[in-house]
Amino acid sequence: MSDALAAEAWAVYRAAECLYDETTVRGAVDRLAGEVTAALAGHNPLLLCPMTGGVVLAGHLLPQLDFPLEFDYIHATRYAGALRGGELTWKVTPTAELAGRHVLIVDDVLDRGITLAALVDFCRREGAASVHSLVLVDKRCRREAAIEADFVGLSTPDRYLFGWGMDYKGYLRNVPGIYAVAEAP
Ligand SMILES: O=P(O)(O)OC[C@H]1O[C@H](OP(=O)(O)OP(=O)(O)O)[C@H](O)[C@@H]1O
Ligand code: HPA
Repeated sequence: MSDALAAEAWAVYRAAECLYDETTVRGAVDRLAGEVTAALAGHNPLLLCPMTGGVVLAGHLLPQLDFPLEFDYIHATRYAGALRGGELTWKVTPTAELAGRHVLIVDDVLDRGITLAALVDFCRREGAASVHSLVLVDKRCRREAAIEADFVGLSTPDRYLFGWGMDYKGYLRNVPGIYAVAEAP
């Protein structure tokens, strides 16, 4: 990516509104870990991380799940560096066998719902015994697919977000809080 885009992203970061600071996000992840443990410990679940946004959350959640589980990834994307979603493009399907497994999808954000609905559908078609979903952020917005997550970390207004895995044009996934891009004056 260009230096100009990196500079744009950093300017967006400086002007953005912090919705949740790092301590608050980590607290939400701790709570989610407890909820997942209560629900899925003993079920030998398969955690499925949609790339790329889910990677930061998955990396923080996994070491807090102190029971047998497997981890794999899936790659389906529909924003592709833009601030509005389009068609869902499938890039990678999991290598793990899903049939008969208790699957937990771990993603950064539930927005219009199209991605999560397609992922849940995919897991069911592959024969998963159960499919649960966990998102760090549930955006309060008009869903375009009828879906809600089973485990939710934090809720936000319908603003474009970045940080904790969520990107602004491919940047800012590494920001350690959850931010909303400033609205035009
Ligand atoms: O609810 P939706 O409106 O469908 O949006 C949610 C999805 O959008 C993001 O993925 P994106 O396509 O941006 O790819 P990324 O994970 O590489 O950022 C995010 O990680 C979710 O998977
Ligand atoms: N930010 C980053 N990625 C996203 C968002 C968002 O608000 N919504 C869906 N994917």
